[in-house]
Amino acid sequence: CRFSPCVLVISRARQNPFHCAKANFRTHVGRSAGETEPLQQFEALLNVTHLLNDGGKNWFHDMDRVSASMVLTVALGLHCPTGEEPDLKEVIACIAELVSLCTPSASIINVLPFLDIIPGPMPWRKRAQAYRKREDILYDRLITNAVSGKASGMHTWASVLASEDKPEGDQRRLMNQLTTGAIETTALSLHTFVLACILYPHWIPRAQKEIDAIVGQNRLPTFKDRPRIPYIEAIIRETLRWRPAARFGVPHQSTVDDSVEYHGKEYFIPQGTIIFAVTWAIEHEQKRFDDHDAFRPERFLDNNGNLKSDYETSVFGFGRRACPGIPFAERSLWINIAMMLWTFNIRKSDELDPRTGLSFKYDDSDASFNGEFSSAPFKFPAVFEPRSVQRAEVARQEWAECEKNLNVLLPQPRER
Ligand code: HEM
Repeated sequence: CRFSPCVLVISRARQNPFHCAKANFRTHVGRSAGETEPLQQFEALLNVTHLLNDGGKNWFHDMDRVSASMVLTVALGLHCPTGEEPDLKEVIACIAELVSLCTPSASIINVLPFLDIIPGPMPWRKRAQAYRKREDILYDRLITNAVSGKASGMHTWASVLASEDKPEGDQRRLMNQLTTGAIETTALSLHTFVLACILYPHWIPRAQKEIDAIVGQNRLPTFKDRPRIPYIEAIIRETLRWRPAARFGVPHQSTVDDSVEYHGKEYFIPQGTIIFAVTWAIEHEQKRFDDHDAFRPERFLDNNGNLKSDYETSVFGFGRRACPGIPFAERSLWINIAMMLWTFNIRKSDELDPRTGLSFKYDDSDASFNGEFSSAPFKFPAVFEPRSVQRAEVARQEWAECEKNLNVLLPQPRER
């Protein structure tokens, strides 16, 4: 993306300079996803502790923190225990600017990309260039810290890529694209999950019963429980389907002339066509999803409570550009959802809406989601009430134990 987000779309069809580095990253994330489980578990437990400490008053921020810290720790050795860390704030600010830049209505250039032939300091060009500069400065510093061990001395994705003898620019852009793609999508999926708990609570008792049957009351869920609780997989699928993170999908461009057949008619797609596979339409097709607008995890389970195997999701994109972070993303959602449902009853808050002075009105219509590019619920209040005093105590004790071993998970910065 040299000048505007739309150029990003067009340049994708050309020889992709990052393709090689990305292919390696895909292999690496796929192979090493299991290795990140202890860190993801640790972050999810810290999230539960934060929620216990204030009953969920800052829950929206807590989901942002846990999503960002999981990714930044594994990618760059940057653990963010409070969510107030200056580097984290800059990462989040850059993501917000990128999302805003990519929004179709952000600039005329996003709708009429050919206008980019106009030379000179056009407003869209200046904004995109300023964004690129800010981002490069940030990621240069974070990657240098990760590779030199000035951040946590753990084995990070950044250090793996740096050892692969790829041009530095590729590595920097890849880490940047990766963290940007990972943080926003994970956080908004957790926000969406909480909205579903509040608006469609009928499935929660069954989910909690299935978790309790495997986990019991004396410990929190761990990844070892994952194969035995298919209901949580169904919740993840439904969260991503119900309100997909990228509701229009991410545009692709055809590299050759092609034709497709649809409903008995043949359609010609010339080379260079920008194609949106609209995730929302695919995941809300009435023929496939009965009562498609309701949140019903059980739609993904068969009569024996096992996960159906005939579902192909579109929420992570398609083809060779499909999301390479699926194994990591699913683990992040799994452990956070499992731990929250084990510990809390999540319910509506009686807080007044500061905009109206009336009780907060919960809503899952388009008006409650922001963004045309990503689809994130606007902030709303929620109460996280421990299911019992004993469960709260178990969570606190587990965190106290976990904190003692912090140095194993996050080794101190190496001496230089
Ligand atoms: C719920 C979580 C996530 C969702 C819904 C999601 C969704 C997507 C989608 C729709 C795309 C575009 C695919 C396409 O162009 O067809 C994408 C791309 C990408 N995602 Fe994810 N993602 C998630 C989490 C992650 C995580 C955790 C990582 C990294 C660990 C990640 C890294 C990336 C990268 C690097 C790309 C660009 C791939 C390319 O252009 O070749 N994502 N993701």
